[in-house]
Amino acid sequence: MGHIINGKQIAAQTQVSITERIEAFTAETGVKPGLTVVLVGEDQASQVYVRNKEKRAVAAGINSAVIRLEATTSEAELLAVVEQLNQAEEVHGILVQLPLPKTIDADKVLDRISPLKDVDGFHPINVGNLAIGKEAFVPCTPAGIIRLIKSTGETIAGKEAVVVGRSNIVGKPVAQLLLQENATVTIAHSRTTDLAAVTKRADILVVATGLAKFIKKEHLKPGAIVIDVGMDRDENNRLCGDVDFDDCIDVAGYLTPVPGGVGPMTITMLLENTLISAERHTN
Ligand SMILES: Nc1nc(=O)c2c([nH]1)NC[C@@H]1CN(c3ccc(C(=O)N[C@@H](CCC(=O)O)C(=O)O)cc3)C=[N+]21
Repeated sequence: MGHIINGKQIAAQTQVSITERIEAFTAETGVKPGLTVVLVGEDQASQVYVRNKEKRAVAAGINSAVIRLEATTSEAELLAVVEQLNQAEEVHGILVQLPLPKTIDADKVLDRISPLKDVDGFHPINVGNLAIGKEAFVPCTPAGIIRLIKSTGETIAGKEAVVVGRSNIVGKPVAQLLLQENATVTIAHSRTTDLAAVTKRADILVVATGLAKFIKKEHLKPGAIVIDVGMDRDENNRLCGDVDFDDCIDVAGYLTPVPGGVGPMTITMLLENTLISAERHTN
């Protein structure tokens, strides 16, 4: 039986130390870190997620605001909101919730967020700086994944890490971070020939495919650390991951559950990035 990585608990523990750091920062500077989330439209999953983020930000001592815009908001209107937030002194972190309505060019919006307030780490400047190992906002989900891997106490350096999925928000940046940690990194994807042969080499397997219960025990090297980034629905419309948990738990050494794994840690890293931004903006 593999160990379950309790993301919810690790996220809560990490939040305690971030809350203490925020308290000390605010006591010293008189400044409260500020995070503004922009939500366009009524996407149900996004609403739940934004509410969770807001609750946890407030609990950590962050000045949290949510700007809710109609689904019919034009690209120009959204860009104007972003511009205003770039200028607002009390706002240290800006997060425009994805996905955006199809009428809006998401890349154009992300490009317009000040890289100094881009707590998502999605701006090309931050993406580039991460790739060349310079100071950058690290995307929250990948940053959280590294923390969860480290929570096992196993070393990353020298290990075979396989990332399944090559998205700009998870696959590519988590591969960069694993490389920074001196893993030997392979990125597999939908066009990979014989996926199982590749994933079976992994001491550390990160799965971000968006396919419910896609990874089975046949994909695993026994004892592997398996991180499930999926947020899918199973045949009963219940939340599940990209990894078939019940099938894999006896073969994996460590496995993250869904829910209660990567998700809670993503929010913690957002709070930390907001604090880091506030520190950089205050001197
Ligand atoms: N600009 C932007 N940045 C994001 O980081 C971003 C985004 N847009 N759009 C949506 C996705 C999704 N995402 C989640 C983060 C945490 C949970 C989370 O905390 N999940 C909990 C609860 C799940 C539940 O019970 O509904 C869990 O996994 O245990 C979920 C989803 C961030 N995203």
